[in-house]
Amino acid sequence: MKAKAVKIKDGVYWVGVLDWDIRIYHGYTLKGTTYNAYLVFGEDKTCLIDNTYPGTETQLWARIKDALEKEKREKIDVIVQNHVERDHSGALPQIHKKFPEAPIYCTEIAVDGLKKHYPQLKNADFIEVKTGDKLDLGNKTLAFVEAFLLHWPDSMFTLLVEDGILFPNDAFGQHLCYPQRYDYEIPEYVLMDAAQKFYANLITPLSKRVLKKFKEIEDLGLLNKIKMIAPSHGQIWTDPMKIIGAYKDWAEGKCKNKITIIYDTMHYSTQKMAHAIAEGIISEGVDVRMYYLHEDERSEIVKDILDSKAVAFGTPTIYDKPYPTLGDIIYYLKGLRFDRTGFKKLAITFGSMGGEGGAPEIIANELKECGFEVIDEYEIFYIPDEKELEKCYEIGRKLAKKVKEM
Ligand SMILES: Cc1cc2nc3c(=O)[nH]c(=O)nc-3n(C[C@H](O)[C@H](O)[C@H](O)COP(=O)(O)O)c2cc1C
Repeated sequence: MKAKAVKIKDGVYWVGVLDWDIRIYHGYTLKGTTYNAYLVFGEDKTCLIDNTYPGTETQLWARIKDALEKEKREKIDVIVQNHVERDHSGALPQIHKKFPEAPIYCTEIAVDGLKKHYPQLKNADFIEVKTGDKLDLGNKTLAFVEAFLLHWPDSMFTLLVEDGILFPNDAFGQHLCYPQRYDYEIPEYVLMDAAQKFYANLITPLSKRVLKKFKEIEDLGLLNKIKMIAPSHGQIWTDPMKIIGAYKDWAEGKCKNKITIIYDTMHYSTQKMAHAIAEGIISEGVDVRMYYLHEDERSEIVKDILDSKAVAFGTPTIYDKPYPTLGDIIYYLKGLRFDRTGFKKLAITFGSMGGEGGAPEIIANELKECGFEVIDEYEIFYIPDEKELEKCYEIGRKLAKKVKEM
């Protein structure tokens, strides 16, 4: 196949893959993504930074060939692997097979991870790097910064010093698949919404580390050298401070006057309660997002929880327990640790029952374990009457008022 490389600076090309068709990735829903790989041409050496998902090698190779032809080069001399995960390393065996002399630069932890993923690379020349290590390509220098647990133990960032391009792999990424490569070429709302979803699902539990990493990069004197951020998914940031600022806000737990309601229902009573609570919130001028778990899924929901000051969870009781879909989102929240963003979110729970009930209380306890401050639980018998719906409205108003005071 034929595919064009995109020159992003003199001697630097995007050679990634457009995956138009992917709809789910480790439980994260998406409508396509890109696997971004980059070729850097120094005077002496050509370096490939990251690669792409298994099975996408044809497209990757077509772009690499195009870039090599444009720069009148024959081969890749060096490979940098910022992260082990398959969407960035899947093409490594094939690339390495073409250029077996090329050493693979990565962190110490990545060496083991890559060998475990790809036993055929057991004899490859791996070069372990640490923060502060540099690689001279001839008039272009790569500086490495370990990024332990951002987002895997093996992760690292690579900075192309002369051009101020940061290749942070998954950090600052977005699951978007556009033919355009830059931030300013697509609608800002789409870009930031995708970046927020990416942060919520992949970075939230690492929020404290994000802030520490920014400080470390600042202390190394590198932060103001970054002129462009070229992540491994989605658009390239030509305005680095925009996404760095957004990451700082999310990591510090800056939230909007916004409440996310999440519920499920069997006979629509809990749904009626959710709608009445929403009306109460709206009456106070606070924003609402509504998710019905029968239709909506966790990776989209947590995007809105990230910048909400409060959540409201609704569930009927079934066999003495909450409706099972609640378990999915609650377990996910337990892992995501929104409490690590440095902001205690408020919560309420509500629901309908026909016997002993108890589901809202169970969810309230789970939310407390996740670090939420639960301020109300409201349970009703079967179908909510007018008085009970009024109470839901008032509960919504009360929560909204608290949110405005935060
Ligand atoms: C299969 C099933 C199991 C139920 N189990 C319980 C139960 O263990 N305890 C209880 O209080 N109500 C139970 N109920 C009653 C529901 O909680 C009640 O119908 C409630 O109004 C449903 O709310 P919804 O309309 O939001 O689905 C059960 C209902 C169904 C259909």
